[in-house]
Amino acid sequence: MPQFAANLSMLFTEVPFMERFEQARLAGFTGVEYLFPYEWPAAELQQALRTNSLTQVLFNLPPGDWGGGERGIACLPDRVEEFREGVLQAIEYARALECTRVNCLAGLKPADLDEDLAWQTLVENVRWAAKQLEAEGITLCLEAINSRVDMPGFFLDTSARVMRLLEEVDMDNVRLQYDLYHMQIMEGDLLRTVECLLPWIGHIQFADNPGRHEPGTGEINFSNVFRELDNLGYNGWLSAEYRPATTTAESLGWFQLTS
Ligand SMILES: O=C(O)[C@@H](O)C(=O)CO
Ligand SMILES: [Mg+2]
Repeated sequence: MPQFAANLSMLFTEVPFMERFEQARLAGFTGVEYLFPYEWPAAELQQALRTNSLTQVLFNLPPGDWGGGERGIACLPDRVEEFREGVLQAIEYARALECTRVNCLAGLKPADLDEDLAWQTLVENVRWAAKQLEAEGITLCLEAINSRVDMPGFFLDTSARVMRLLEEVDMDNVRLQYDLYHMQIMEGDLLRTVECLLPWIGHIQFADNPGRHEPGTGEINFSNVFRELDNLGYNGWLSAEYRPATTTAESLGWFQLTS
């Protein structure tokens, strides 16, 4: 059975961020991820991981002005220098947190930015980042995010687009981050897609749809999905990246589907 991680940006938000590590451990998680580590000293995060025997599974590269609505800068030609600085900052944190996987958010493509220029920028940025990360033994994930509900304009919005990118970049430490919630919205056909793309999948996240709440609140058959991932031999992390419909404690019934 794959290992389960808690996304601390969405789960356990009933308590302050630094207290969520302990809550994750008490709930039975062995790994954690969250959007960004950069506002906390690495040593503090490291301590929280150690105290709770948790693995830092993933975090994102710096995304640009998140509060101002940016969702990554990797496809933006006028932000290459900032992108590279962000990669170096992420490496510092990944080293301290012993994290072997980071996610690169491609960004929202401005309507007036030429598609080919955005694509070329993304390819070159990903290749540059992957080379820096390779030396550290870190995998660079690229997540396809739905552009229908949550992020209109997100540049990588299907698994096919991420796969095209992986082919062009052609580096062993670049992988697809497959988020079952986003892909249910954009593509459906979840299990067949995972089966086809399994060798290129570096990380999986989940939430039910619609609503992005816990398994059992929507249309995805999670007992089949978890069982099939196991049958397919997926031995990576499965991260719970959902907004609890009520409280986090009440949302965790899906754990029973995994035993
Ligand atoms: O699915 C998501 O939204 C996340 O994985 C993320 O990192 C960016 O929002
Ligand atoms: Mg996700």
